[in-house]
Amino acid sequence: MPRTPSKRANVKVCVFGSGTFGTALGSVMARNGFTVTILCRCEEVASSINTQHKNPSHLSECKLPPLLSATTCPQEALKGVAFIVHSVPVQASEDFLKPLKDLIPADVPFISTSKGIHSETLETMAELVPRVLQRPQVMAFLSGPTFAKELMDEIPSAAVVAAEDPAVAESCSDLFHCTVFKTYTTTDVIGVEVGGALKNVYALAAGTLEGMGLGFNTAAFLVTRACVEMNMLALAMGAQPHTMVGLAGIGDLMLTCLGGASRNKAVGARIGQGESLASVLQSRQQSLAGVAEGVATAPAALRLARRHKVPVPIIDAVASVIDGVAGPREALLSLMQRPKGEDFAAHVLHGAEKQLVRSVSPLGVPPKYWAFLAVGQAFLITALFIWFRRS
Ligand SMILES: NC(=O)C1=CN([C@@H]2O[C@H](COP(=O)(O)OP(=O)(O)OC[C@H]3O[C@@H](n4cnc5c(N)ncnc54)[C@H](O)[C@@H]3O)[C@@H](O)[C@H]2O)C=CC1
Ligand SMILES: O=C(CO)COP(=O)(O)O
Repeated sequence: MPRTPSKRANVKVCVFGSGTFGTALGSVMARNGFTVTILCRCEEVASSINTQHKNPSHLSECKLPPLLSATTCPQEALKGVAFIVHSVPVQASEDFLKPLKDLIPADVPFISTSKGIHSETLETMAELVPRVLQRPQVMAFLSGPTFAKELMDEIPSAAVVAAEDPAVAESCSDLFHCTVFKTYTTTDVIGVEVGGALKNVYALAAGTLEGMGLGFNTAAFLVTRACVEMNMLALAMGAQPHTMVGLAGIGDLMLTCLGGASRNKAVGARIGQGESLASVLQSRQQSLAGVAEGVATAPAALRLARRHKVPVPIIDAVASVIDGVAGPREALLSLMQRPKGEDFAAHVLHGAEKQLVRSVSPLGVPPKYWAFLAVGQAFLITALFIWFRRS
């Protein structure tokens, strides 16, 4: 049930992470009328948000809404909280959450917005959070094509909120949904998480190709094949067949590989120009340029794909560049030298469509034929009934 604006102000949301995405999502929710507190690590950032309505470290040019405040005190941030929005990089989430373990209520929806796979445990956030908290946690996952700065600037955007319980997805979606940000819901937690994590790996590849000076043909080639590869791995991991053709799959893949503001693509571009990964990461850390989740996710995704026996040549190529096993040119050559084959993209999508139909009809009959099916069944039952009465 949608809340009225005055009731919304009584709903307190705590945002974990005062980085780019935490600041943007906090602003979206505060503009929507919710009372939002960002839990910061740095006193100076919290003080600036509270007094100047600006985050000096991230999106510093943007004025923040009045209902958005900040604190460095976890007890204060989590007191009376109705929702938690987590915008801390996946690799840093365990260290971030451990000290908060006893302050996070198990029944308060924890909305993860982090996109990646843990480099050692190969966990997504749906697995990492309950492990770190040492108990089950009500969770939801926000993902889709949403550059933080564009959300901040109220550029019309859309995303998906996934939760196992549709009612949780709906109530979490309500925090963000407004005339400039459309949120859709789904129960496909795995699909939404895997899509968000893998697109970062492909964005690294897209940036690398751009940095090498290659053209739009190559970019379109990459995105199309990435789409097939991502779909196969997601399906093997248990995703629903239609998720990868939605906002959290193709949508985010297109934005991050083709759009100009991706951090992952920016890292890839510098590698493509010949800079070493270590030097790129060091300079980005110094300038607070933000995390590129694809760097840690690529080798983890490769291990997951091997576990599920899914061939992932693009992820393999990216991981080999990250691990220093190959240079960008060698990695590209290895992809181009793969044996030519059938364009199986169509088969994958066709397979997905069949599964989708099966998932809504146990007889495998598309919905448009359900009326014929019903009439046929009625006819059969009547005929059986007459035959039974006569014999
Ligand atoms: N920026 C964007 O446009 C989008 C980001 N995301 C996802 O949101 C998550 C957070 O991303 P951003 O806010 O952009 O990152 P960021 O680098 O701008 O901010 C990270 C935040 O995490 C906090 N943090 C806590 N412990 C940390 C540690 N050990 N190392 C690094 N940071 C630590 C930082 O203080 C900071 O507040 C990532 O998983 C990213 O993929 C998702 C969609 C869009
Ligand atoms: O996830 C994002 C947009 O949906 C942001 O991508 P980057 O982390 O590559 O900037």
